[in-house]
This record gives sequence, structure tokens and C-alpha cells, in this order.
Amino acid sequence: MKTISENRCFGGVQGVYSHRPACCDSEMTFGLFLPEEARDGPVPVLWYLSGLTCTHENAMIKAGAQGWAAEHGVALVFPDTSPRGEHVADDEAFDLGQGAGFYLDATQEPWSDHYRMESYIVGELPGLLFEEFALDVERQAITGHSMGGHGALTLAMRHPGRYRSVSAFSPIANPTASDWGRKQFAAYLGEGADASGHDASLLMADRGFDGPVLIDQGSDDQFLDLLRPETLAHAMMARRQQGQFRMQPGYDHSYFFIASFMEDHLAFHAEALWS
Ligand SMILES: N[C@@H](CCC(=O)N[C@@H](CS)C(=O)NCC(=O)O)C(=O)O
Repeated sequence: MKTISENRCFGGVQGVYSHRPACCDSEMTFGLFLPEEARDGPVPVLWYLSGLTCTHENAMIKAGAQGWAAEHGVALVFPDTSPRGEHVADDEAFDLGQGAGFYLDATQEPWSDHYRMESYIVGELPGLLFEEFALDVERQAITGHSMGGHGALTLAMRHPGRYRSVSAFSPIANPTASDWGRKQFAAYLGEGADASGHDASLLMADRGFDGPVLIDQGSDDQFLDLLRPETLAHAMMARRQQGQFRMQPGYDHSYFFIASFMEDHLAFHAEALWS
């Protein structure tokens, strides 16, 4: 692991590090905010998964999460959204390839050599983090935005018992019925492959989440038709899932929306993480 930068932040440290996980066979960069309590012992962790086109950096500098994380004594992890590099397959479209890993393990060439983001987020990256930093493996929660909201919800439901709470900002909620999903699943998993295990609405209908769920969606989001929030809201209610789905009037898809509700999401996760 290489240290790229460490800056004092709200009494703790905002670090940026890189390493080369075997699953992605590429140099991966991540951000990690440690609150000052981490000097004395392991602290709970909130994972933040970013959306299309993002690196580890967007949320780290634009979501305004560190101050609230410091208040609750919670660490934040900001992983990248895909493997990267000249040797890594890519596509001209912004929503496929580098910057668009969709938090799954690709099975199809040329993607399967490096695009193993599920293994990375639930396997190699936590393996490194819990060894190198004062983080409590028993106290993890997960959130994300857009493609990262899809990642947070699907990984939380695919790995029961791992995360105590899950939230999402404007998640890609029903990708098997959307152009933000069908194209990527066909490329990464194969034309006609069953991708229902990577669809938050279908997973919600099928198994739900054993813990609290919080979803925030802006009513003026320019991508509403691609995100399909109504399908997830319906699945949550049909299942009587513990949680809340909030339609926030006038907000769009940007980080101004995310920053506006970050305080609520940190408080929501802190309650689950410290109980
Ligand atoms: N570039 C795309 C949209 C990309 C986009 O909005 N990405 C969101 C996640 S889905 C994001 O977080 N962008 C980075 C940022 O705002 O910092 C377009 O204009 O259609």
C-alpha cells in the first residue's frame, strides 16, 4: 500500500492511498477518513460507493461527509468505481468500462480480467483496511450515489450480516429494466444472463435487508427515468421493509443534493453502528 496524501480534517485525518489488489490486477486508489477516535482504537466504518464517471475523489471533496463522520466517530471509505489503466479494457461511452464498474464481478471477456468490483469491495479492500487501520470489522454500514447507490443496496442484500444499515442517494434502483443496467449487464455478465441478483428492486422483493434502509431521491433529478425509484419504493412497501424512502422536492442528481442530506445519512448510520 502506498500513501498518496494525508491531511488533517475535522480533528482526524483524510488519507488517500493506493494498492494493487489481485482481483482487479490494477493499481486502485481509495480515500479513507479516520476520525480522531481512531487514535485510541477501532472505529465503525461507513462505505461510500460513487456513481458513473467518479473516482475515489468526487465524494471525498464534494459530499461534505467528513464533519458529520467526525461528529459521530465514524470512518469513511471512498473506493474508486472501477479498475483503471492502459492495460484495462474500456469503452468510449461514459457508462461502460472505466468509471462504470457497477460493483459486480464481470464474467465476460474483455472485462473479466479486471472488472471484479464486488470481490474488491467485499474482499480485498476490506482485507487491507482492517489490517492496516483502526477499523471495527463488526461495525460496517454502506451508502452510495446513483451507480454507487445500486452498489450499496445490492451488496448489502447480497451479503447479509456484513452491513448493519444501508442508505442510498438517487440509486440506480431497477437496472434490469433500464439503459443504466441492461447494457452493462449484457457486457459484463453476457447477453441474456440472469442479472436479477444485481438489481436492488428485485433483491428487495426477493429477500430484503435485515436492518434499516434509507433512500433519498431528488424529485427534479434529470435521470429519474433511468433510475426508476418507484420500482424500489414499491418493492420496499410490498415487503414491509424497515426503512424510509424520501422523495426530496426540487433536488437534482448533483452533489449539492447529496451534501444537503449527508447529515441525515451519517446520523442514520451512526445509530445502527453504535447500537
Ligand atoms: N456525464 C453524464 C452524467 C454523469 C453523472 O452525473 N455522474 C454522477 C454520478 S451518476 C456524478 O456523481 N458525477 C460526478 C460529480 O458530479 O462529481 C452525463 O452528463 O450524462
